[in-house]
Amino acid sequence: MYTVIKKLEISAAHHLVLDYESKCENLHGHNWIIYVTCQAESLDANGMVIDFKKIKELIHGTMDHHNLNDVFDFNPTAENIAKWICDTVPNCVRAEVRESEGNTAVYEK
Ligand SMILES: Nc1nc2c(c(=O)[nH]1)N=C([C@H](O)[C@H](O)COP(=O)(O)OP(=O)(O)OP(=O)(O)O)CN2
Ligand SMILES: [Zn+2]
Repeated sequence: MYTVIKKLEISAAHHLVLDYESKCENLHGHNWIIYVTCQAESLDANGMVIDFKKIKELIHGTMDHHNLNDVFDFNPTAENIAKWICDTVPNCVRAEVRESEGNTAVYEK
């Protein structure tokens, strides 16, 4: 099995829609650190699981310097973003989304 891991650094804003009172309901930003893991049993014609540039294009291109509430049709929690990444990037098996040093969500297929 081949594995590639891409690290992305993204600046983006969001607010959360919650059923309890929280400061996170107010628009605020994070410098998100995201690790995307892709796997394949065999490599493509270019000798890759997936081009690192393609991963960046799909995730960074969609999220960086955006208000995530405008970009996504779901509540942009770290968990939901991790799931979206796994569903969006070909061969993705794991996405780790870090809002800050202490707050990380992981989705694994
Ligand atoms: N399970 C989740 N919990 C929370 C999420 C999330 O995506 N998944 N997101 C948030 C907010 O985005 C919020 O911005 C996090 O705020 P932050 O101040 O960084 O976190 P803490 O309140 O834990 O404060 P620290 O001082 O950093 O511990 C909230 N929860
Ligand atoms: Zn936040």
